[in-house]
Amino acid sequence: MTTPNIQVDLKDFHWMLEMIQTIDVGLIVLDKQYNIQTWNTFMEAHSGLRPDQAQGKNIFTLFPALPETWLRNKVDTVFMLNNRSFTTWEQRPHVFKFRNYRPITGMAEYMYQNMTIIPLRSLTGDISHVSLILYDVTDVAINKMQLEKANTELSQVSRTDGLTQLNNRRYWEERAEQEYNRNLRTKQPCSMVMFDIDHFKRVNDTYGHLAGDQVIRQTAAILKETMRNTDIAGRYGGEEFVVILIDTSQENALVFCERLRKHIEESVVQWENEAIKFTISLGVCELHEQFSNYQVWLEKADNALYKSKEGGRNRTTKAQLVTPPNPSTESGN
Ligand SMILES: Nc1nc2c(ncn2[C@@H]2O[C@H](COP(=O)(O)OP(=O)(O)OP(=O)(O)O)[C@@H](O)[C@H]2O)c(=O)[nH]1
Repeated sequence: MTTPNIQVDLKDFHWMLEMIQTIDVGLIVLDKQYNIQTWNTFMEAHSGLRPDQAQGKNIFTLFPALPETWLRNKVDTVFMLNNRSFTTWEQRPHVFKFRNYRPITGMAEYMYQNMTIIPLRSLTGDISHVSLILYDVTDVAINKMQLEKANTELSQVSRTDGLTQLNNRRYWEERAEQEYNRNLRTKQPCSMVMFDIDHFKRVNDTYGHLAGDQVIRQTAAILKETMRNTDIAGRYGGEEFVVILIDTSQENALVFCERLRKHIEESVVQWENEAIKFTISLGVCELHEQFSNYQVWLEKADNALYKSKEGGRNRTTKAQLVTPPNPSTESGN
């Protein structure tokens, strides 16, 4: 006959087992040889293996896809230091590659998991087993990843010009400032080109604003084809564009400008039954240490572009670094 106290203890134990079986986390107890001692209902439901099929088996034999070296490292440390260890889905998304069946986060193929490893003390006081507790954090993981994706897309949109998909003016200026600072330090040659579509108002007035938009789009497309991936292009204003040519001297930038100018001159925008031809004017300026900030650099390129407009358009002008002497003061009058 059992005493009332033992009955209470047995009842507690029975309840405990019941709870362990039904709790919505995975519970595994391993011995030092990595043989499974406990395997609860969660593990059964997701692995398809009943406790009698799992108990006594080596976990790595049963689950060859487990990250063995990584898990051994973690578990051995828990045995050695008698300390808990925690791993997150961000370090290792799927310790056990269980399929995800949650309806809301159905887009995840596999269950995302966090895991706690707890040392278990035997009756003699030594650490003879560990418990792995596996949490299904698929909802949290998917929400976080979706938020990160949305933030990335948002920041991409906030940097991009909608019509041309080039950098917008604000973001391009940020990049221009970075390049100014970087190149002053590295002393690598670097050139800025500013260009503008000639008589663009006429395009709008003659063919309409939508045709004008198409001309701007085509200009951006030709620019992207002509420049290198590392160059930094932006739409500076309506029909005005800027490019920073990385590692490029003014002489080489001139070659780039002429190539771009000719490509555009030769191109045609087909709009309804019209073939629209157009040209650009360009100004180019190599970064010089006498420029006190990137705006001065930009201003030099802009002044050169202005000279191209003044000189008859459809041409490239190099920036003047030193202001030429004023002819009226030169003449000696
Ligand atoms: N279609 C279209 N037109 C734009 C856009 N942004 C600015 N514009 C137009 O671009 C024209 C720019 O005209 P201007 O600054 O006079 O220059 P331009 O006619 O190109 O003459 P030059 O630059 O001196 O050769 C204006 O008519 C603006 O309305 C745009 O996004 N789409």
